Amino acid sequence: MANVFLGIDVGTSGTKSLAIDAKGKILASATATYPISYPKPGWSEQEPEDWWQASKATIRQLVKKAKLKAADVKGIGLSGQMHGSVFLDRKDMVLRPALLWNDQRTGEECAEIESRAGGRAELLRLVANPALTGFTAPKILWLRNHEPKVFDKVRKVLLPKDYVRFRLTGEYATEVSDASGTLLLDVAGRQWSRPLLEKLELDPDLLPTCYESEEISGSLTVQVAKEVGLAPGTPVVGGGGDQAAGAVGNGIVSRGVISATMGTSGVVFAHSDTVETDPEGRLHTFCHAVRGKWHVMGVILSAGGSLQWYRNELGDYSVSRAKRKKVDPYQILTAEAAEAPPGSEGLFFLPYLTGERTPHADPHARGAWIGLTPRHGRAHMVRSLMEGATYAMKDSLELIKGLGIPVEEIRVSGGGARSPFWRQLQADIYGQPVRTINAEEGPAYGVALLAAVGTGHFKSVPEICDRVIRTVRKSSPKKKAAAMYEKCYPEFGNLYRSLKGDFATISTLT
Ligand SMILES: Nc1ncnc2c1ncn2[C@@H]1O[C@H](COP(=O)(O)OP(=O)(O)O)[C@@H](O)[C@H]1O
Ligand SMILES: O=C(CO)[C@@H](O)[C@H](O)COP(=O)(O)O
Repeated sequence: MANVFLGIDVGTSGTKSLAIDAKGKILASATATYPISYPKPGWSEQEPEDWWQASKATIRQLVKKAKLKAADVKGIGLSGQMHGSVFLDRKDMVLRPALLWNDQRTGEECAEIESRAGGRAELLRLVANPALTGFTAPKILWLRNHEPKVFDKVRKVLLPKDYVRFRLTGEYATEVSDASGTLLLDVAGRQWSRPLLEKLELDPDLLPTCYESEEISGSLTVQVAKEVGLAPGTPVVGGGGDQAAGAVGNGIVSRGVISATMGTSGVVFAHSDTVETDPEGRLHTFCHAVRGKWHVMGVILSAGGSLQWYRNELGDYSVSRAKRKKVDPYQILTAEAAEAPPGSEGLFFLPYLTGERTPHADPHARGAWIGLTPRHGRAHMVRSLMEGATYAMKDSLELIKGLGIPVEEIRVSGGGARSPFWRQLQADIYGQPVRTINAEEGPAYGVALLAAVGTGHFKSVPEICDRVIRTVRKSSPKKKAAAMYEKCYPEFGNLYRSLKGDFATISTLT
């Protein structure tokens, strides 16, 4: 009988699931997409039911594509977009659409949390992180402040992947890496922070049981097993928030190996053996999905998302060219970008289309091109946009180095790493070689590996990563381009500082 492990990643644009064998080989993968709604400026919501339907659909597809026998599947791991809030009533019904990680409505609640906690320093001491609009605790307070009748009915608050777990297993459970992003976890102690819950007057029973990422958190119910074609009782391990899970999938499980993921958001992620905090709270300090380990990360809200916006809103010409040539529009866009020189002849782009987390924690920040002249054309605009997104990633890399964490190897992943041009750009801007790895599936792959460990098929997460993950391609900085970027990078930071006040004013004008 074969040993197969499933990984399910409940992402923002869709759910990606895969099946691997005990050697880490991908047997099949499947995706199902769903919409996101923006009911008001700064709001961002999804329907938990969509995640559930997509998860079931992808499991069924895996069973079909890989011709899985129910008994072959030894474990399931769950990953997902972090920080989202699913509010359940006493009958386990979803009370309203979930508020997502990129929702910016909770500015006042962040201030309330800081004040109730006894100040920013005390909050950092309790939960290792400052209050940021995307995190879960401010969302719970927002519901209490703005929709009190709904809040009164809430009996459980679950994160996106943990809602899917609840539907799979009937258990209210989470794990330490995703729980870290709620702002309610004592990150150092790897348990819910009773003192903070008290200060916020939140009932601890609202929260699910918190496991280590590799621990078994429940098993498939008879009814669900029948619906998806798996065996009842199949274990479901804790899994991980998509960043920690993706880090496992990239083999970021020891000090010195860093990942830079250019997806819709951009994330720079470093493993740490101890709890390391940025005194100014610009980096997140969360539990890793590796037992007894932590991580720090910087999150750029619209990294690849900026290029996606360009493609959708300004890229008609390039999209039509792509159609004629029957290629991916991103290939045409990156080829256009390559026609402009490094530094885009003095044109800069600030990629803050949806505000920014690291390093500015500024929900009012906006996107901008600065430095336009008649010399600049389409190529400069798209190149400067990609440069801006990459400078923003470098901000996080510099903060990580500033904590004394060595950056010996950078592994790039996410949609942006599919492009050789963007990989080279990253190497030139970071001033260090970047590498890709053999497994491109990130979070879903990471949690399938966690399932293999949690069900006893491997001793530890580092052991399985060591067995199955290899670096495959390397891009090294080109001297001339890297020198140009070294000159441009400080100006990127100056531009935000000059415009910060104006962004705040602009946000009152819409
Ligand atoms: N071939 C490509 N070349 C350059 N950038 C790409 C390419 N494909 C995708 N991208 C970038 O990656 C982003 C999507 O990243 P991905 O990791 O696939 O999605 P998500 O983060 O939403 O799960 C796109 O918005 C785009 O910026
Ligand atoms: O907020 C964070 C991490 O802190 C984001 O990384 C979300 O978790 C993004 O989800 P996807 O865009 O990868 O679906």
